[in-house]
Amino acid sequence: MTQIAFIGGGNMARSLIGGLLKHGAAPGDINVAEPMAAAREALTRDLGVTCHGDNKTAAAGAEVVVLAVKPQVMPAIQGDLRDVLRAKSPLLISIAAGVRIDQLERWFGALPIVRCMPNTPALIGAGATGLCANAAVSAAQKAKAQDVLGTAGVTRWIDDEALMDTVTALSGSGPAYFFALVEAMEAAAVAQGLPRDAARALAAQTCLGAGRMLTEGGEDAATLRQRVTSPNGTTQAALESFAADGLPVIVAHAMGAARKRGAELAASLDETT
Ligand SMILES: NC(=O)C1=CN([C@@H]2O[C@H](COP(=O)(O)OP(=O)(O)OC[C@H]3O[C@@H](n4cnc5c(N)ncnc54)[C@H](OP(=O)(O)O)[C@@H]3O)[C@@H](O)[C@H]2O)C=CC1
Ligand SMILES: O=C(O)[C@@H]1CCC=N1
Repeated sequence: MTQIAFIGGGNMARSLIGGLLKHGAAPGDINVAEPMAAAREALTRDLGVTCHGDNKTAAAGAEVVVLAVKPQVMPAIQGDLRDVLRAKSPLLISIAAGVRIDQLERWFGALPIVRCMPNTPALIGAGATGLCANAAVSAAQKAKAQDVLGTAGVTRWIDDEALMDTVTALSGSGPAYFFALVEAMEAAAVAQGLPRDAARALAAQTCLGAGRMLTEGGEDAATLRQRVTSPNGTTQAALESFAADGLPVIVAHAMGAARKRGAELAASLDETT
């Protein structure tokens, strides 16, 4: 089995490792570098993976190295990893928002690199990941990256790297948009007098049901929306209110802000490295 190293053992690493283990990866094939002793102990206890306090030891011998640290931490780990990466030339997979392939090449060397953007539903195998490869990635390595991220859910290859910030704005940050909408729906129902626990249960199940119809039914969002909307009924009243308040514009602005932030994160790293 492929030896995989994760640099950074936080939320996303945990989600991705969980997916790999569920799909048959052996815990002994996964090494994780994590600076916090308590986090290392928790990862070993919960997932059975081997944890290390230093990045170099974790990455040594790995065929796939997943960079799962915050974008701002990325330049700081280059010194730890450069030599060990050069020696073995593994497939490097970055999940950091914003960070571009040319920056990764500058920090870590001319390696096969896949920049990808997963999301937190990876934790339950319902993730969505966009992936983008540099020219050094072979077909076999592409398949390997697909295997690693595919255990977390749906994957799509993106040819134009410039669109990865849009992927981040769509599916990377997207779970938070749905959580915010559910929060707002719950709050409105409670304001109308519904008990909190009933509001929470009905809102969450509505989100799940709508999501399953979108992913399992083969019909697009517009068709499904129309089917809920009886002429001159309650849904029409709500959707007209959304339109009057500019929902599509609000969403387009929010996704524009997320995309812009991804580019800013990368540009700020250019200034400091
Ligand atoms: N959260 C999300 O929804 C998504 C996040 N991402 C991307 O995933 C990456 C990780 O995010 P997330 O898991 O949420 O963040 P976390 O903060 O949970 O994880 C990052 C981990 O890296 C560790 N770390 C810090 N410094 C170093 C270092 N020098 N060497 C090794 N490890 C280090 C941190 O340890 P400590 O806590 O001790 O500092 C932490 O455990 C980010 O780049 C983010 O852009 C991508 C898609 C979705
Ligand atoms: O908010 C962030 O920057 C990260 C990237 C996508 C989701 N979370």
